[in-house]
Amino acid sequence: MSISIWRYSHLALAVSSFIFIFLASVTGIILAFQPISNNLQPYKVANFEEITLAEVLDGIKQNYDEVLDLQIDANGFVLIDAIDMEGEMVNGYINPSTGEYLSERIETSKFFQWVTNFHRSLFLKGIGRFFVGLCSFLLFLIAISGLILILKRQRGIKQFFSKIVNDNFNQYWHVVLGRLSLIPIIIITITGVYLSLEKFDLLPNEKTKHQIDFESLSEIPKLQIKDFELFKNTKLSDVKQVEFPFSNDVEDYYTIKLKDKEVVVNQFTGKVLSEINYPLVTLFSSLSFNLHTGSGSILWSIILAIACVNILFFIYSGFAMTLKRRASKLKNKYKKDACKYIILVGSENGSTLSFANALHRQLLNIGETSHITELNKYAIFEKAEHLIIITATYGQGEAPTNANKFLKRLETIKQVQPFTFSVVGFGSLAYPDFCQFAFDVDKALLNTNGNQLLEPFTIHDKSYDAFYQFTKQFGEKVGLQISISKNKLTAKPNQNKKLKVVSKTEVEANVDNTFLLTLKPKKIHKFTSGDLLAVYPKSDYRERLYSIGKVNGNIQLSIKYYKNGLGSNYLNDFKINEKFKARIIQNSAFHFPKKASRVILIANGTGIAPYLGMLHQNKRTETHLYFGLRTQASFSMYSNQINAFLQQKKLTKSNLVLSQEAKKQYVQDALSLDAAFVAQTLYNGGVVMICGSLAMQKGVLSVLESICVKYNNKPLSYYQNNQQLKMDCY
Ligand SMILES: Cc1cc2nc3c(=O)[nH]c(=O)nc-3n(C[C@H](O)[C@H](O)[C@H](O)COP(=O)(O)O)c2cc1C
Repeated sequence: MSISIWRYSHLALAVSSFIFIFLASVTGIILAFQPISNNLQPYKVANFEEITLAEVLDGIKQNYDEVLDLQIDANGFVLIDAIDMEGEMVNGYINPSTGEYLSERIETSKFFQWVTNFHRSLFLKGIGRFFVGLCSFLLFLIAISGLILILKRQRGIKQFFSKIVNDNFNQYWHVVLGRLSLIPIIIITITGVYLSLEKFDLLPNEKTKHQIDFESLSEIPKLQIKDFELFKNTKLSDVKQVEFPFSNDVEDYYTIKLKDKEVVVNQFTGKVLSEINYPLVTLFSSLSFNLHTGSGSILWSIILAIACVNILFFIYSGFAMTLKRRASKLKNKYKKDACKYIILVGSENGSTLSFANALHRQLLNIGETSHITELNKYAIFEKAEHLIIITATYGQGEAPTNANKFLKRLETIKQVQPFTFSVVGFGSLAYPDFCQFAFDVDKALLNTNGNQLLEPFTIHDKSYDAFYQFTKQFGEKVGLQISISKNKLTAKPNQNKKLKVVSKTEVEANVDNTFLLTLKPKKIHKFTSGDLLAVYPKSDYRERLYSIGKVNGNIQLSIKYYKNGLGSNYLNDFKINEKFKARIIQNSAFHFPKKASRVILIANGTGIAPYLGMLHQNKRTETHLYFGLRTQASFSMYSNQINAFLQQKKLTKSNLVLSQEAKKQYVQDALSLDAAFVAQTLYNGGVVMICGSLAMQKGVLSVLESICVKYNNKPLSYYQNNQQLKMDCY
């Protein structure tokens, strides 16, 4: 079944029952405190687990004139119903070791009684009980459909508990808490249903009936109670209740209710007269009661209370997510066949949709004809001149649900007139397949009669700034002035890592206006070389990303200074020991390979930053560096670190390639010269990493493509699919 069906089922179940579930959860939280407060009473003795029934009954016999009944509750408190030596009726707690009377029985407070009644039946008697039982069952189904959604999201049971990327508060905590409270919720619901079925007599009801041979009853040999074999061998902790004989008649006996069976014992000889194991229904009933109410266990009561709080959060976050998904509705002024611009959207949770909608509205505002629809509704658009595809990526580089049929439809539906296409990918660098679906869409469109207007444009983490850049580029191509308002599209960044400036080189000291900045995270944060540091120069939506090199636990950045550059000015202005907040973004697609026969690192300019960290961390992998700079003087800032890596054998060979001096080469020229070596590296399972400018990336990729085809008879994409090519270019 597809994810959308499970999601609709999950939602439909939640919508149909949420009021009852809300009420049951609120009352459930309150009721969880009842066993806790009971359990905290001082009526349990220290040796409760060791003391035997024989010792207890002997003590009682000596302290009370007549005993009717003895019960051990879920907290391990011993309750007695007896007449004391002064002839007074007593009904309360005793110390089982001494028989001493401690206190009267705790009566459930009126408040707890009221809440319990409401929780069980909403004060609606039978019908209320029925609804509560039904909702318990619906909550069970919600938990199961939620479990399936998590399994689908995590791609199987093995990754069930693997890390979840936090790119949306409600979604993140809905999944994280869902995983943690799944088992308690399933237990609460199953036991709730069981208890309801029991109340409606829908379970087989087998009464325990002892068969006693009264003819053969005998009063001899008469033994003291403390010498009864069964009583000596039974621990008090295994007993639930003891019913005492009514009279001294041999036909009256002790009935001992243990946890798993009921035993009848001759009051004179201690002989076992009958023994019946409880049916499973009875065992489940008491288990269900204890598990559902938390009776007898403070820990379990707390878990139940937390699970109920989580249910309230699931109701809130589930509806918040649904409302967000529905908020960005697709509204069209013009029919699909009347428009010059067609915006096709792929979005799971609605954020991509709000960006696409903003562009759509802007096109309409400036008097253009624009039609917006889901990628799955791809059709013939008779007057379309420009298709703009704006799509998120899900799963492992896959399509969002409303775009999963697009590639198939594209194969069969041909536009009737020439058109251009521009693809915008929304994604997150925290996933290895960054914006992969957008790339797949672009590739598929290249095989149609459409012309690519712009290269695929990727946007990390819903960046308004990046989207603005796209609309500007697009506007220039089609001759329109597009200006997207940032209202509603911008969320304040979550700048949660405090960093302290440890060292900084001077911009003026470097011929390329580049400086090295070393930052110390305030707390220990998990990050590694290749991850990204997002800084927010104006504390607003504007984000600047820098590749991190991890050196001695610090973050080392290499930054090119631009006179009007927002990010570089912001970072350059910091003084040593100054602190600021920024965000570390995991970029697992660009981590140094854990296992590789050989690694080739290719960089130009500041693209060296992550490699300085990777080489620092490198233990024994054979690594070759191709580093492109303008002049020998540009290298002075890095020479100490690189020479040290060579000496420590962390770097096998360094190829410095200068574009303005000596042979005037670019890195791709050096790679062409070492073509056989590069081909052999890929052939043997080695990894090639590229970091730096997009122009350099383009040149390098084209050289690598020819090398792979010429030497290895394989396209570069083969190695890319094999995770042997890692790139982080800007
Ligand atoms: C379960 C899940 C899987 C994701 N997988 C990827 C992925 O493989 N590649 C990627 O670039 N982004 C991935 N993302 C990030 C989303 O594409 C990104 O958050 C996007 O902005 C969501 O857009 P939407 O709100 O329109 O659905 C994933 C997000 C989630 C929640």
